Amino acid sequence: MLLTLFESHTHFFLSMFQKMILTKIISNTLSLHKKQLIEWLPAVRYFSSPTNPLVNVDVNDKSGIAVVTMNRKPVNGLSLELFEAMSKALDDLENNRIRGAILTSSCPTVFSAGLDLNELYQPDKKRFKAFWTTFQDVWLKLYGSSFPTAAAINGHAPAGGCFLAISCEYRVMCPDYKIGLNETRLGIIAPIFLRASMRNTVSNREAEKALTLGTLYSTEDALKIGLIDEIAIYKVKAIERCENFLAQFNNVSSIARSFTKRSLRQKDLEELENCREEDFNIFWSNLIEPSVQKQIGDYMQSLKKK
Ligand SMILES: CCCCCCCC/C=C\C/C=C/C(=O)SCCNC(=O)CCNC(=O)[C@H](O)C(C)(C)COP(=O)(O)OP(=O)(O)OC[C@H]1O[C@@H](n2cnc3c(N)ncnc32)[C@H](O)[C@@H]1OP(=O)(O)O
Repeated sequence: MLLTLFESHTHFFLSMFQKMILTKIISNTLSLHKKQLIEWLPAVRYFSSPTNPLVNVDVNDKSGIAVVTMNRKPVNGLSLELFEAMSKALDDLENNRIRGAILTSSCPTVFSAGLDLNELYQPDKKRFKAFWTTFQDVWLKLYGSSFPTAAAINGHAPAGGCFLAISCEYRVMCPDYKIGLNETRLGIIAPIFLRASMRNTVSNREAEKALTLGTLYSTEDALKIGLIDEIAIYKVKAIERCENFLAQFNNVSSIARSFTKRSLRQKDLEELENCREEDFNIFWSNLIEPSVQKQIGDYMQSLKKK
């Protein structure tokens, strides 16, 4: 904008050549200052987020790394309210230029049980629209974040739980749990943004197998196919390993890192950004099919009986 203003005001007084030289000088100065400013900002803008009971954000003043803890007992079912809290937390982290974020859970044996089935069963269209739109927002913000992200998976992570983990850049999981995208086993089709995250994590062939079979992997098998990066015995250790991963970026220009990440993920992000309404319509029309509703209802009953 400054450059446009400068150009319009000097139009009558300067020759084309003079204008080109001055424009170049201002542009170089601005971009240099912007770079220096952005490189310096992380040291001064860490914050203490007002605590939301569903998502706790704890920023370490020294490292600038935020631990984001989902806290919706008993299993971190992803409801509209939990997505709203996550979306807000991600905005706060983005605006305050933290150094990195680690996603984890306060539930002792569950990272997240995925979408709250109560949101999918006998849904009200208005609420489901808000739910789905916020789900999309969370993915766009997490997958496209300018800061590096890691997941400390301290429990089971089926379906939407796995989706949150694979939207991060690094995953450390505790032993003896299950992780995977089991949507097809529930008769539901994984949305495009979930497929994108999976393809970005494991090979195309593994993604196809995992998604079509709806496999839930043990921690050890997840490591073998690259769905997770490391195993850590306890949650505290998992967080520590995530911190080590994020600390590696201390020696990398934050601008170069975030632009590179963004450019690698841009196509996936645009794919959803360009068809958000269509994505909702497809899911809504499938969701209200009586056969799909029956399947979801039966599945909820089977979980309760257990
Ligand atoms: C073509 C149609 C398109 C329709 C649109 C669909 C959208 C698809 C797009 C997105 C992808 C994401 C989809 C999903 O995430 S669907 C959710 C899938 N989740 C699961 O399959 C996991 C189900 N849960 C479990 O397997 C287990 O609960 C566990 C392994 C996570 C934990 O086991 P455990 O510790 O033994 O706990 P319990 O099983 O006893 O559960 C405690 C309590 O919580 C309830 N519960 C569990 N999971 C959910 C859930 N996802 N939503 C709501 N409630 C859940 C469970 O019923 C128990 O309740 P209680 O008996 O009343 O205490």
